[in-house]
Amino acid sequence: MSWLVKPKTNEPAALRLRRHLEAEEALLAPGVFNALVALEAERQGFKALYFSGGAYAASLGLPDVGLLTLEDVVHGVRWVTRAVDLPVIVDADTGFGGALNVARAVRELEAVGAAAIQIEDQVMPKRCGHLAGKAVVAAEVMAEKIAAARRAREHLVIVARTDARGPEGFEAAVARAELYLKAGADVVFPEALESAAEFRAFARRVRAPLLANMTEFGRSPLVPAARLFAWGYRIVIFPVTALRAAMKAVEGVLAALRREGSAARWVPRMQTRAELYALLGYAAYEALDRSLGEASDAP
Ligand SMILES: C[C@](O)(C(=O)O)[C@H](CC(=O)O)C(=O)O
Ligand SMILES: [Mg+2]
Repeated sequence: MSWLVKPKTNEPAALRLRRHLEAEEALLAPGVFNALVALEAERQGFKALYFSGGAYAASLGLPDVGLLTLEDVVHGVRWVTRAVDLPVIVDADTGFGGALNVARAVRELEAVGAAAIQIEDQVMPKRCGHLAGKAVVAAEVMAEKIAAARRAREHLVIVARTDARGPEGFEAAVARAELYLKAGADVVFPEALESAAEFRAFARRVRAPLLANMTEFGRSPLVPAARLFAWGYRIVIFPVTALRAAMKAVEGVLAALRREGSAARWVPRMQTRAELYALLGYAAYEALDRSLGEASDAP
């Protein structure tokens, strides 16, 4: 059911996410990059979403190297938060500049209904956390950004991501996590840990709500979410999973179309018209239009 035809939940999304975290619920958050994917995730029963910077940039034809502006992200997030009532964790890369830019990002994202902002401690130009050649800013610089986010937010959950594991090692990532928690982070995201043992050790050392990133083709092994939850992680994201699967399907169908001049063979693998309309809540829009017409016909 979609945004024009249903009442929105009044409770801020950040408070709903906080409730899940306080109840120590296990949140499996698929990455979304547009409202349609978010609608499907909602239909499948997920309780939270991750607005992936990497997937969103890719959907706009860009690599994940910090080219998106705050306005770009706000625009994409607004479509998602209109479409679904689920709490959305928003990837804000390095926060679009310094501490003041982070403060502005917090205000803008909270205004469009985001539940959480994720900021990371890389230097610009940032890159995907699973690539070589990353560098991190001084821990104090990141702590200042977190403090700025904390002051600017009303309810928004602050997720501090550290990319230090690659460039500085596991111990540095733990130390940064502690500093970021002191600066006011609500959740810590240790990026690109390199083994299941490291995920487990990190959760033993850092006693705070933690987020694990199960992105495919990266440096981290794909540990089943149930194990991560058992070790103490509260949120497990699958940031680019839907995009990767969708693009492989697009590649296949367009290759077949080019080759065969027909997509008929692919029809059984397509979302049907009825399925798409059901996801969009098409019937509810028609009913709304009809009832508006009837109201204006009344004498
Ligand atoms: C989580 C992430 O920041 C994202 O933008 O989705 C990426 C995911 C990826 O590139 O696989 C990251 O891990 O840096
Ligand atoms: Mg990202």
